Amino acid sequence: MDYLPVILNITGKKCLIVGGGKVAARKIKYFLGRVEITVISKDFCREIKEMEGVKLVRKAYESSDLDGFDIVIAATNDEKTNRQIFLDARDKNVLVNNATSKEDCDFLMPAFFNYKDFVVAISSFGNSPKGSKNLKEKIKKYLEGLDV
Ligand SMILES: C[C@@]1(CC(=O)O)c2cc3[nH]c(cc4nc(cc5[nH]c(cc(n2)[C@H]1CCC(=O)O)[C@@](C)(CC(=O)O)[C@@H]5CCC(=O)O)C(CC(=O)O)=C4CCC(=O)O)c(CCC(=O)O)c3CC(=O)O
Ligand SMILES: NC(=O)C1=CN([C@@H]2O[C@H](COP(=O)(O)OP(=O)(O)OC[C@H]3O[C@@H](n4cnc5c(N)ncnc54)[C@H](O)[C@@H]3O)[C@@H](O)[C@H]2O)C=CC1
Repeated sequence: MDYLPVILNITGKKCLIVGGGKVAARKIKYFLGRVEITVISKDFCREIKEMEGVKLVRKAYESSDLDGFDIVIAATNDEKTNRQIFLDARDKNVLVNNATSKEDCDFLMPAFFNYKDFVVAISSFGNSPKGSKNLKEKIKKYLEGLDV
């Protein structure tokens, strides 16, 4: 894998999330209120059911579900389904992130937070997501302690 850190312009993009559990919920929140979001899943956790402005479609994933989308996040707990979503996305030129395989991603989600007019984003290039989260917390604390 070879990655370059960039900032993605999501304005006007149509975003599909497949999966309805807690990982899907976290990823949905990154897009919420900013772009059009559809979530396809066999079921949805309460947090997702309570979200406003998200279109929920209760079904098992199939390839044609990707038609018309620009970005897809594969966040089911079934690695085979997530792999299929990755392959379909490559086929249809849809940008893809697979939450269960760092190899199957056009882009990775960093651990990030906003600080003043900046965003601070940490990535391990997929090697240690938990490490990214921990480092984010440390940097956040450090910045909170700065008197600027
Ligand atoms: C490649 C990537 C793709 C992507 O998802 O974008 C990916 C992949 C995988 N994550 C896995 C596990 C966990 N991920 C987290 C947490 C986060 N994961 C995030 C990003 C990324 N995760 C991308 C690379 C980021 C980088 O470069 O560092 C964060 C930073 C951002 C976000 O997603 O929100 C978010 C912190 C949010 C915050 O800021 O708080 C936790 C901890 C937790 O949930 O608390 C665990 C449990 C780990 C444990 O317990 O040890 C597994 C194994 C799954 C399995 O075993 O089935 C895979 C699959 C694989 O490694 O191939
Ligand atoms: N990348 C990341 O940040 C992280 C990834 N993970 C991994 O992400 C996966 C998902 O985690 P959770 O949300 O906790 O799982 P979960 O079990 O809570 O939810 C999985 C969801 O996928 C849906 N689903 C399963 N097969 C489907 C199909 N064929 N079509 C449509 N929907 C389908 C289920 O109905 C359910 O809503 C796990 O495999 C976990 O290991 C876990 C932690 C962090």
